[in-house]
Order: sequence, then structure tokens, then C-alpha cells
Amino acid sequence: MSVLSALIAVLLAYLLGSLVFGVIFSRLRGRDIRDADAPGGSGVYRQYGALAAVTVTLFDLLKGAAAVLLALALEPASVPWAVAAVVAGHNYPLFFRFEGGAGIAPLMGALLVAAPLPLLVAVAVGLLAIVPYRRLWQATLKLNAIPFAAAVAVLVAFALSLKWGGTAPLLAGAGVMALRSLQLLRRGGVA
Ligand SMILES: O=P(O)(O)OC[C@H](O)CO
Repeated sequence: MSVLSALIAVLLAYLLGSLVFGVIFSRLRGRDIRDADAPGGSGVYRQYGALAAVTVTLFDLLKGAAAVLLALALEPASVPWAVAAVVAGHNYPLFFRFEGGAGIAPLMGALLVAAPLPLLVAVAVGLLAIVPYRRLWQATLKLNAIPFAAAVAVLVAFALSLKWGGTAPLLAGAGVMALRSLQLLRRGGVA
């Protein structure tokens, strides 16, 4: 393993993650979304509508995928670290005062390359879990449905990755995502 190539891959992943497209989009529209809402797809949906939310989410997914592709090209052993770094960049962005999103979209983008099968099945299960969650637990937990679905998806993806591969990148990225989610929860909710 080339340590230098691995370090470059991780640094590039962090810088890519730091491009928080919800913040960039809102600044192009004349303000900073973080003054009113979260910079992820949900916050952008609430502030700017569906088209903006889809666009921002797509770019946040793409940077996650790009980070893994770069790591694969530079040093394949660095992939789990690159996944953690791209999520960390999104959550604690160098370019935006280290205040970003929760990491769901970049983690999904990264896993689309690093562990596609576990990701796709897990996302389907996570989305199915939204309906009972909204009815039964959301009022108590005060956690929005998408972060809840992401938590369910991570557990399912972990179980599947033991058979299909991708456990290390999944755990690395989900660990950073979970850290941020706990931080946001303690502040009063994840958007
Ligand atoms: O975790 P993020 O920042 O990609 O945001 C995704 C969704 O907005 C969470 O509700």
C-alpha cells in the first residue's frame, strides 16, 4: 500500500465532501440556508422546493461516488478512509465554518460505488420503514423520517455487507454520520 497515495485520496475526499451543495446553492440564491435550515436535501426542499432538493442531493451523492472512485484509482486500500473523509467533509466542511449536513447523501453516493448491493436493498428497507415510523415513533423521538430511515438502512446494509462485501467502507462512513446525527439530535433535532 502506498501511504502517500492513501493520504492524497483521503485529503481529496475531505475536500470534495466540503463542497456542501445545499450551502453553495443557497449562496448562489443570495443567502445561506444554514441561517434557516439544514443544508441537506430535506432542508433545501423546505426552502426551495423539489427540483432544488433533487439537484442538491444528486450533487451530494456524486461527490461521495467521486471520492470512492478517486480512492480506487489512487490506492484501493484507502477506500474506507476516503468514505469516512467525504462524509466528514460534508458534515464539517472546510469551506463553510465546519458546519454542514448529516452525511446521508455523500455516504449513499460513496456506497453506491463501494457496496452497491447492500446499499440498494438497505435503502429500499429504510424507505419502507418510514411509514410505521411516522405513525408510531416520530412524535416521541423527534427525529425526522429520513435520518431514521438512514439508521435502519445502515443496520440492514451492515448485515448484508457481511455476505456481499463492503463492511469496512460502510462502517467507516456510517460511524462519521452517526457522530454528526447524535450531535444534531442533542441540539434539538435532525433536519
Ligand atoms: O445528511 P444530508 O446533509 O445529506 O441531508 C440529507 C437529508 O436532508 C436528511 O434529512
